Amino acid sequence: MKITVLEPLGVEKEKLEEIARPLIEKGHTLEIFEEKSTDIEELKRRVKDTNILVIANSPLKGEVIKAASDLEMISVAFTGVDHVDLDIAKENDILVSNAAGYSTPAVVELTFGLMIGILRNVVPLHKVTREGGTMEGFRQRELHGRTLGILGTGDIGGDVAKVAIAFGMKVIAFNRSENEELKNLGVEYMSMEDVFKTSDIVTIHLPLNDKTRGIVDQRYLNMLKKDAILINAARGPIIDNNALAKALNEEKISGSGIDVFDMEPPIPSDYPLLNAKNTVLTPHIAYASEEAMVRRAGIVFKNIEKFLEGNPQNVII
Ligand SMILES: NC(=O)C1=CN([C@@H]2O[C@H](COP(=O)(O)OP(=O)(O)OC[C@H]3O[C@@H](n4cnc5c(N)ncnc54)[C@H](OP(=O)(O)O)[C@@H]3O)[C@@H](O)[C@H]2O)C=CC1
Ligand SMILES: O=C(O)C(=O)CO
Repeated sequence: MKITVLEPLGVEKEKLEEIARPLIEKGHTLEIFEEKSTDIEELKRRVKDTNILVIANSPLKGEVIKAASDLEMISVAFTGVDHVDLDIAKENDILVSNAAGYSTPAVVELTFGLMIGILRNVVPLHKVTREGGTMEGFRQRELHGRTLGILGTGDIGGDVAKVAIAFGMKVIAFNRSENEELKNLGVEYMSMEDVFKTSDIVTIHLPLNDKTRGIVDQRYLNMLKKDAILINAARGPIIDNNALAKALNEEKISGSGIDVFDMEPPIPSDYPLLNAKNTVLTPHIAYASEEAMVRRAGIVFKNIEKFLEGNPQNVII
């Protein structure tokens, strides 16, 4: 089998080859492209004679999938697969897997980093401190005792719940199914409406799909308390970001921490959240710890090994 890594995976080529060694030792060939390309013709050339494709976050269009006439599997080095044309993959009987769980600690930690950044005014106070100022006029609030509302209690949302409990927070959640382990720890499931009405902080950990696109709209934002903050380290299009910017600028809510955007990268200079009040922004870095990059390469090649053994794991379709 020919395995093609279509774009960099955040670990050096030698390290990647070491991780893929069990496959190479079985006689499979590995081609690694170290430069990302967005040129469709170039991508078609790269995938032409491959059997297994490894991609990270670059959109994988149907026409590129169709150009790989011998393709049997796409091993996505990402949790979300909303950038892959799954309909065309399905039509062509191609198995798609993801790297579920590779970045869970990294995303959980940044989620709390964003929360604390806003509650303690870390970003503005950094500037004030350098200019010789004081904390005068900057609020200092704790996580402890606050109610955290989690949308999506899967791998990431579930661990966010556990850390929140350790911080002394009350945790409520909305998810289409209920997790018994979390319930036993004290997490209370309720409707999305009740989560928005009750929470001091809402954090989003849903995947982007047809049901979640735009789900956090003006109606839900209006339900938030004036003192509430909203965190999104899932996917930008889950929120109506124009409505969110308006709510922040009109001080209808008290802050926001955003790692993901409707279009990225780069984020256009007129993007509504770029200059919104009391907002901390990061350029989609939640996943990108050095440790997560190594974990994800391990999962991606393990997925391929399992597929070749006839026992696929982390299957999306
Ligand atoms: N910013 C970043 O760097 C990163 C962002 N992400 C984003 O975070 C998302 C979540 O990741 P992860 O926790 O690992 O994924 P999981 O698949 O483990 O969790 C997703 C959760 O969302 C629930 N869910 C899915 N659709 C709906 C719906 N329509 N209504 C209610 N609940 C729903 C699922 O419920 P059920 O259990 O019933 O299926 C599941 O509990 C990813 O899809 C990705 O987009 C992930 C990694 C890094
Ligand atoms: O793995 C994912 O889905 C991510 O968002 C990483 O950026």
